[in-house]
Amino acid sequence: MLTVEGLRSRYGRIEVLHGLDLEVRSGEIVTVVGANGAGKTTLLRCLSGTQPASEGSIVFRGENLARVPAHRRLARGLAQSPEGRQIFTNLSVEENLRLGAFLYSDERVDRDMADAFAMFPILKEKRNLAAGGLSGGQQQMLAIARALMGRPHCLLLDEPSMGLAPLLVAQIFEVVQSLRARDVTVLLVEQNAFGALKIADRGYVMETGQITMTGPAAELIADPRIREAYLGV
Ligand SMILES: Nc1ncnc2c1ncn2[C@@H]1O[C@H](COP(=O)(O)OP(=O)(O)OP(=O)(O)O)[C@@H](O)[C@H]1O
Repeated sequence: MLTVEGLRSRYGRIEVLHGLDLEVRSGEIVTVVGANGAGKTTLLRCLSGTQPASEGSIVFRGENLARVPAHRRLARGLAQSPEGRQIFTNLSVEENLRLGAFLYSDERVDRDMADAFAMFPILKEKRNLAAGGLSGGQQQMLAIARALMGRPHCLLLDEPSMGLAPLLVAQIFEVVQSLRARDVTVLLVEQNAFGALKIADRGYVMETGQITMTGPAAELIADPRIREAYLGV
């Protein structure tokens, strides 16, 4: 579904992605784990088109999107739920969701909204309230639900567990896992390596702008190097 080859990106003169290769197959949950500053957010921004790639290809469903603007990538089915959620705090929950469906004006938008509310009942309860009044976990749910309103084939999730209490982290990971049943392929970037690897099919380890390890998630969890560096065990 998504094949990234030789991806490089820079901020000014400083290169932060040094030629990444990565693949996400249809139906998979793939995670990229790595420490703070490894370049995970930059990678997702390059994929969604909010940060330019200086070199490399991003082939999504047979088309190289590396030079395609962000809004067209979204229309192709590649959607990002950004780090820090970036919801519109003074708009209502429902308005945030409608914005996620801005590409569409058909009757399926209402069905998608009903679907989102079935998935996150708390959002239904608070649909008319300002999104800024939601708790951190609820805002994260809203960010994911809003991205789903864009009907993505592949969802790029940036640190959905960030800043959440353990119980909510578990809930968010459960939600991510439930996307399998909705035919949404997921690329999940996380500092919470254990939580992410537990729900993923495969994983990549990223260090200072490079992929240093990859394999089935279960193998990575069992690898002593990963356990020591990322799992704290
Ligand atoms: N807008 C920017 N301008 C300059 N340098 C940046 C910018 N954004 C990130 N960087 C630098 O690029 C490198 C990779 O940052 P990035 O945010 O992609 O890492 P990350 O793995 O996502 O970390 P985090 O978990 O903190 O988001 C870091 O050294 C960071 O300081």
